[in-house]
Amino acid sequence: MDLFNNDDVNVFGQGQNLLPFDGEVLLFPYFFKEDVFARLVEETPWKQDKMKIYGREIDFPRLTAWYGESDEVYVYSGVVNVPVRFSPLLNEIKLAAQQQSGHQFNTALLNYYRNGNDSMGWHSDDESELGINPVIASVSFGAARTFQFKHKRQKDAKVSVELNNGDLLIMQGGTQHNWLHQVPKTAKKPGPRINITFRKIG
Ligand SMILES: O=C(O)CCC(=O)C(=O)O
Ligand SMILES: [Fe+2]
Repeated sequence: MDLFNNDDVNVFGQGQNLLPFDGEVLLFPYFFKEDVFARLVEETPWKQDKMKIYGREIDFPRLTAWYGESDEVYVYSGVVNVPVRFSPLLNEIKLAAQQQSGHQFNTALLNYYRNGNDSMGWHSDDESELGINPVIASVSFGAARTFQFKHKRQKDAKVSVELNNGDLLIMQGGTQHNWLHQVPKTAKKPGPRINITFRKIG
């Protein structure tokens, strides 16, 4: 099956590094040709995670789902995630991301941004389970959203990129160590968007 048309990954070359220094972020625009947004919305067991702030329970501004190959739990933003098994569709997306990045992944975090009020604040994916200088493959489907980086120490170093339906973004090298990233809220009234980050734990 040629769902993602990646028989010839070389047409995408090595990708261009979006970061000026201290990390590597490679963008492969429209890497996934097939629009699987609706299928992903449908098949995913979305969860509304909550955080406690000053004793009050607040909904995360997005829905999430956590996939893994084993029953290992993963603590993310203070939330304990028990993974569900990869679906055939997710597995196919994972294989294409592995082929392009040259790295193996065993977990995936899905984020569902329902509208412009949904977002993810500044953070880096630097949990110790991911190891030093992890390779993380991010795949986006649905509406375009802005994805931003800012350097942890050099405050004027910022990078902003639009992530579109089907884009593959690979973060590697010192990216998580040296940079924060976020998906800011927007008043532009975008449609819904799903992002998948494939990671290797352990
Ligand atoms: O939605 C995105 O593009 C990024 C998601 C992200 O940073 C994460 O899941 O850690
Ligand atoms: Fe992240």
